[in-house]
Amino acid sequence: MLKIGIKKHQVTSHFALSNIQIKVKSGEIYALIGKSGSGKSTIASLLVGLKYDPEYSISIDSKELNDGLDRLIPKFKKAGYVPQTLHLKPHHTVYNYAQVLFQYLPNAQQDAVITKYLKQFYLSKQRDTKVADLSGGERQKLALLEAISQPISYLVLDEPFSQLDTEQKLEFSQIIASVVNERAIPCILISHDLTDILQLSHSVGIMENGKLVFQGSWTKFKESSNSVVLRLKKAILDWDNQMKGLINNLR
Ligand SMILES: Nc1ncnc2c1ncn2[C@@H]1O[C@H](COP(=O)(O)OP(=O)(O)OP(=O)(O)O)[C@@H](O)[C@H]1O
Repeated sequence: MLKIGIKKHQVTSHFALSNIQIKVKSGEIYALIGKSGSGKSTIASLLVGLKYDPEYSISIDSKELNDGLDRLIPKFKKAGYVPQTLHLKPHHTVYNYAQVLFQYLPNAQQDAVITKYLKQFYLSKQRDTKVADLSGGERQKLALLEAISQPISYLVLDEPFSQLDTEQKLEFSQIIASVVNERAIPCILISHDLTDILQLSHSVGIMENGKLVFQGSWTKFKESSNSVVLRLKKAILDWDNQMKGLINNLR
């Protein structure tokens, strides 16, 4: 179980995160959504240890991570993180990149593990392609592979769908679901688009101005009369109606 507690985290004189309590069970995906600037990426940075504030607590299976010892390293070792902006070394081929990631494995196992992951991530055809030549979607997959290449205890994905087309989104959703399920780890999935995470996530949290204004299961979301939830539900139903109209025109 991943538990996050942020009492207050002041980012600028006019923006702070406050009263954020989140719990995510192993094998579950918690979608964190909200408008641009609502504080989602700031939460991600705290979660993976890239930002420090003594006023927050993050624990995995009841072990606190935000303590003195863990603060000596730039990022929590237990966290797998795919940031919004990717920083992948460009000159390796996909296979060589994966070899570096899995170099801690005995040589005899390495090739089988890399081949398995490239297949699972639909990257087999790009095995000999240089990272610099990959498409945005393929880079996202490689970044996810990097994030899970170490034995991590939780996963944080910041806007993983932002550069993907509809087909790629479906494929990437399936990859995320399989990884979270196989590893049985909690996952925080940040997105600004509700439609991207509706099917994939088990629960949802909505951020507004640094506060979590709603959280719960999709059933709770469906039944909620919270004004932000009502606004989002209306937006998604309007979108659905518009899409139906457009798709009917294609028939
Ligand atoms: N290092 C920083 N210096 C100054 N302001 C910052 C810094 N980091 C974040 N902020 C501000 O904090 C607020 C929250 O930013 P954050 O990136 O967490 O939002 P977000 O919800 O992830 O937005 P988006 O969906 O656009 O990525 C914004 O107003 C942002 O400008």
